[in-house]
Amino acid sequence: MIEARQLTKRYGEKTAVDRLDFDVKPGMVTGFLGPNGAGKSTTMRMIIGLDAPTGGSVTVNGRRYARHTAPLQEVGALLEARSIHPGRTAFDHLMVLAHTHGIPRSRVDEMIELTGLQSVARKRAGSFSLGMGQRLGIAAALLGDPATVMLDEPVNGLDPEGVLWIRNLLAGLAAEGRTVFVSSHLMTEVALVAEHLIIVGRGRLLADTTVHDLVREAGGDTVVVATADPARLRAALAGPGVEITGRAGSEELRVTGLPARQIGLVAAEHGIALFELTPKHVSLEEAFMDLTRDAVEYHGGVTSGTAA
Ligand SMILES: Nc1ncnc2c1ncn2[C@@H]1O[C@H](COP(=O)(O)OP(=O)(O)OP(=O)(O)O)[C@@H](O)[C@H]1O
Repeated sequence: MIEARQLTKRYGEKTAVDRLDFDVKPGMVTGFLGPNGAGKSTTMRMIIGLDAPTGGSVTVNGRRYARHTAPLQEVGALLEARSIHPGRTAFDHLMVLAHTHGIPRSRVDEMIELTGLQSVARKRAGSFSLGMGQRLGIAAALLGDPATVMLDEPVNGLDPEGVLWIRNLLAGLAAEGRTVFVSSHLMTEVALVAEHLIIVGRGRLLADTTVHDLVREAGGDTVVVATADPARLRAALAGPGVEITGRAGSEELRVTGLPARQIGLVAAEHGIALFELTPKHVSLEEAFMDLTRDAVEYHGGVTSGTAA
C-alpha cells in the first residue's frame, strides 16, 4: 500500500507535484497517468526517497521508504533514469545488488530467466538495446521479491512481444497480492492492464477512479434513443441502475445502464416504434484527453490567457 498525503514538490518557482492525495492498494495494478511533465516521475522518486517532498508525505506500508530496514525487499522500482554500470554484465549487475542486500544467487538466476535475459546475461549492459535495459531494470526491481512494485513507463522501448510480456507480468504480480503502480502517458496502454487509475495534470490530482467509471462518467455507455412515445418507453425501461434523461416534449432520450440491444428488445416487446438507437462511443483515450486537456495546453504553451 502506498499512501500520499498532500504530497508536494517545488523546484524554485515550479510546482511539479501539488498536494497529491492518493492510495495505491495491493492486489491490483494501479495506472499512474498524466501528460508529459505532469509530475509522475517526481512523485515516484519521492516514493522511494530519491527526492524529498517540499510538503506532505508519502509512505509505503505505513513507513517512509528510508525507514524500512530492507527497502529493496519492500519496494522494487524501475525509474526512467537507469543506473546500470555500462561495463558490467547483466549478471554481475544483479549479483552486486543481491550481495549488498543479502539476496541469494538463486534469486538472480530466477530473475534472469523471468525477464528472458538468459542469452545476454554475460554481456555488458552498455551494449544493451533499450528493451533489454528495461528487462534488466525489471529484473533488478523484482530481485528482492518486494510486496510493492513501481515501474515508470515500463513499456518504453519494448517491441510488441515485450509489451505483452510486461502486461502479463504486471497482472501476475497483482494476482499474487502485490501493490503494483505503473506510470504511463498513454491511456490505451494502461487501460489494458490497470484496474484502478490515478490521473494527474500539472502536478494535481485530476481523477482517482476505475477504468470502468472513467468511461461511464465520460458518457461512454449512453445510448441515444428517439421514439414516438418517450413516456411509455421511459416506463418500460425503468429499473435499478438505469438512468434516463430527455427534454420535455422531445422525442429523444439518453439512456445509461442498458445496452442498445436490450433497449431495442424492450421497445419491440411493448410495440413502441423507435426512430433512432445509437450507442455513444467514448474511447478511453478521449475520456483521458478531455480530463487532461487544460494540463496539456498549459505545457504546450498555447494558452492565450493573461499570465499571473
Ligand atoms: N530536477 C528538476 N528541476 C526542475 N524542474 C524539474 C525537475 N524535475 C522535474 N521538473 C519539472 O517538474 C515537472 C514534472 O516533471 P516529471 O518528470 O515529474 O513529469 P512526468 O509526469 O514524469 O513527465 P514525463 O511523462 O514527461 O516523464 C516538469 O515540468 C519538469 O520540468
